[in-house]
Amino acid sequence: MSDYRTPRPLAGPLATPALAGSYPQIRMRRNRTAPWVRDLVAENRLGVEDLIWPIFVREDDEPQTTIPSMPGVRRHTVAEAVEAVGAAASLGIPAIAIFPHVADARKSADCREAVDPENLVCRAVRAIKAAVPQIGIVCDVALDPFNSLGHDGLVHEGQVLNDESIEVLCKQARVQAEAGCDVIAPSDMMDGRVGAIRNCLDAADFEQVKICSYAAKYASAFYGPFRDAIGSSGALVGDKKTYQLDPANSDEALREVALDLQEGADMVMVKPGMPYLDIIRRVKDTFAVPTLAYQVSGEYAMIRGAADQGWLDGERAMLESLLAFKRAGASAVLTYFALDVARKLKEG
Ligand SMILES: NCc1[nH]cc(CCC(=O)O)c1CC(=O)O
Ligand SMILES: [Mg+2]
Repeated sequence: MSDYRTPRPLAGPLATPALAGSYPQIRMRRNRTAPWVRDLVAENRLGVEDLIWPIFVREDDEPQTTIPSMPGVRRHTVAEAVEAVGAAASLGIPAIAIFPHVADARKSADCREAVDPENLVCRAVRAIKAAVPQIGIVCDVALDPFNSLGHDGLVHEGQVLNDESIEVLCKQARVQAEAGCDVIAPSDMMDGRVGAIRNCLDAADFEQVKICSYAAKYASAFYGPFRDAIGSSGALVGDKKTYQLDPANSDEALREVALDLQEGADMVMVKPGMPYLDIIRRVKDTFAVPTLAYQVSGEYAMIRGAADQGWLDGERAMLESLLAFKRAGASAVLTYFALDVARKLKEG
């Protein structure tokens, strides 16, 4: 005999004891009354082990160290990078990602600098590996820093070539692995490159070198400051919409991830981060594989820029934005805030 005042128990995940129907018996605010209980019921946490720190490297004779669109971020010489990465390791940051600022004179249409074992990336990897062997090193595989046309692949008559680019990307991955890179991260979005790189690495006895594919990488306006940082914004002819994903699409991202996993990716990445939290969640729920997120340069610039103006509490916005990635299902996050976050978490 149920009467209208006795609430019916809810089914499924919302089920509650029959007696405790609703207010005033149930008060959601009880579990929020003090820090200890909020900590106790917290569903997600951000830790230093979630962080990957992207760094920019430059040649010793390159005078430009600051990046106007990324206040607080600088380009390091190899020696400075070794020191900075040492500091990151002592804070407990598990991995870094290296991006080179290449002099215009070294850029070409065939991107030969990308496959030179003496290029800036390879020299930085060797120096960091020797000095800070405990930290993981991630290297981007894409041709844009080395391409006089600014694209991630080879360009012929205005088209970004797929299969011809893959050949160069495989060589690039191989010289990076030889230098000591732990994780090869193809960010170029050519079709089929993950499988080709896996075969190439295995053939060269690098079967333990991991592949983190930028599987769901969108054609985004949020990469602007990064292109300033590596000096490719001036070079880029046109846009990257013929290879990077359309921000309108979500099912298509799942298909990209499925293919890269089939081709042997060990981890997948979603990029940018905050505007694409729904994609992170779908990828994690669908595939249950290590899913990384990239809080890209434009996201950093928005938070940091607003904080510098006094419009946002920068520290809180930084921590909240990163916790949101964890809540969305990310296993780890690439963030330019990594050092600041690690220091903040250490303070407690
Ligand atoms: N393949 C290049 C690459 N690797 C990482 C980023 C962006 C990172 C950021 O914005 O922080 C880009 C830019 C692009 O695709 O144009
Ligand atoms: Mg793909």
